Amino acid sequence: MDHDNQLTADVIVIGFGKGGKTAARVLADAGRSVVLVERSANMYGGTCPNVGCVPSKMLVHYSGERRLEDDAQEFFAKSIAGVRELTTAFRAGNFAAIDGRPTAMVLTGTARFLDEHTVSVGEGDDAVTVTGATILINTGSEAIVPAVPGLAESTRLVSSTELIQNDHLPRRLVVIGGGYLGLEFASIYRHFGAEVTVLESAERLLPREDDDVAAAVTGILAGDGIRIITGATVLDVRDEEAGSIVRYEVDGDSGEVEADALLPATGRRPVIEGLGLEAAGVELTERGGIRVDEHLRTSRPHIFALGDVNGGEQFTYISLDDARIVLDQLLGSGERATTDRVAVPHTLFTTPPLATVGLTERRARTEGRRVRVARENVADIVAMPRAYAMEETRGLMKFIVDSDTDLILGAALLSIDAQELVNTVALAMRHGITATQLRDSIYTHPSSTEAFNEVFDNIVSEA
Ligand SMILES: Cc1cc2nc3c(=O)[nH]c(=O)nc-3n(C[C@H](O)[C@H](O)[C@H](O)COP(=O)(O)OP(=O)(O)OC[C@H]3O[C@@H](n4cnc5c(N)ncnc54)[C@H](O)[C@@H]3O)c2cc1C
Ligand SMILES: NC(=O)c1ccc[n+]([C@@H]2O[C@H](COP(=O)([O-])OP(=O)(O)OC[C@H]3O[C@@H](n4cnc5c(N)ncnc54)[C@H](O)[C@@H]3O)[C@@H](O)[C@H]2O)c1
Repeated sequence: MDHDNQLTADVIVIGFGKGGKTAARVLADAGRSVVLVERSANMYGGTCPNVGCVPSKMLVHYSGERRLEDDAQEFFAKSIAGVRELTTAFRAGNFAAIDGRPTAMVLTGTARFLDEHTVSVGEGDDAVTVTGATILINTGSEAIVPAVPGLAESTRLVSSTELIQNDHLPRRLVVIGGGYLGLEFASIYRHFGAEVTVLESAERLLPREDDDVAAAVTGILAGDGIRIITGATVLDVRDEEAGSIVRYEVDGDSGEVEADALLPATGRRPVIEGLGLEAAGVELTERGGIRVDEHLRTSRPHIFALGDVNGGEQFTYISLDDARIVLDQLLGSGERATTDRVAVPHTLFTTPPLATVGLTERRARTEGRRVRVARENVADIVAMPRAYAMEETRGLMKFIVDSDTDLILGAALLSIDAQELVNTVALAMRHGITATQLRDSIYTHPSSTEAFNEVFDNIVSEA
């Protein structure tokens, strides 16, 4: 690395996301010189530890601890302080994990391509130019604010980041969109004591899940006091002194709901603006992500795109797996590919969480498979006293099994500990462990996994 404002490196990483930082660390340990560029000192480590998974899941935890006698505002402010403390520590740890390595450095500033090997960081006299043989783009995604008249101008519009950094609990939260982010935030803020309304445009929540699973989640959220309005078209937002009035329509009937905070949760789009991708000749897909092949190489083979920015599934562990693929290209045999991915699990962190993997029953039947469906309500699973011991007996477990091969095709686990259970199911699916083998395994007691000893025998349909 040369001059203060002109650097060269083997690898430039743009964005401090999961994939980029993982790759940066391993490449530095392999002796490569690495410059990692991050635009904000508040984002060392990326979205997940600063404003995404970690703070939101810590709030799931805190909100579940609240007792009725706790003062809602005070309890919330203490929880936000706890989140701040953890994210500050994680941020420092993330910075040190890169900048503390002899051949790596973190450069703070916004990166922009000047050409296919050169990136400029920052503006004016302080701008630094970095030239690299290999470049990894890992700039993440940002929330979409839907084009609803009055929404973008509303003073009560909040991003998920602003919401979790503000230590004032909104009295009335309106969430537009009932997907991952919307339902998690609805559940968290309801448990903290806010009045929460979810306006979802689809005819029901979680349209991709089976009807019974979606109905169970909806029942739990509604039972917790969240107002869920599906099939809703949000018409406009009008700020008034006492609150923002959100007007919506369902089947031609209009309604209004008042908000102190308004959270759009209608999806996130790749962050590519201002990156100067044209200067590098990096192409986009029709949907606005960076176009990559199965090895995550862009239209410029020495430039890779990892994580949310490549338009794939937006989960931290996908960004991490992207890093494995890129590292395999740069240091390994080059065989690993996105097409290898099998049985990727997902967890929606409501209380209790919904974890899913593989096919739904509907999808399996649409594909013409002969399936055996096993399902049981958590409250009825005798083999799982942990649910009673932890006082969380809501939910159900459902498995879709291939009738011919006994292989597990999919699962939906709406249960305490589901975020852990699903990983065992996914592992079984990846390695051809049958439903019978999973049923007949020895599990610790009392644990949630013990439910597998029982649920597979609770067959509700077979054909
Ligand atoms: C509230 C919330 C909760 C979530 N919960 C979960 C969860 O529980 N589990 C899960 O798996 N996923 C969760 N996600 C999704 C997950 O956070 C993302 O999929 C993941 O963080 C994406 O990581 P990434 O590697 O793509 O980049 P990111 O972690 O988003 O990092 C990108 C970085 O690039 C920086 N950057 C952008 N442009 C530039 C530029 N031009 N120059 C320099 N730096 C730049 C940004 O500041 C940012 O730090 C959640 C997301 C949100 C918003
Ligand atoms: N636990 C997790 O892993 C986790 C948590 C939060 C976010 N995330 C990631 O972040 C991504 C973004 O989350 P998200 O919830 O914003 O997106 P999402 O795609 O998960 O859900 C968006 C929801 O908004 C609805 N919608 C779209 N436009 C609408 C409109 N105009 N009015 C009302 N409803 C509308 C959609 O039907 C959908 O249900 C997720 O897809 C996920 O990949 C993951």
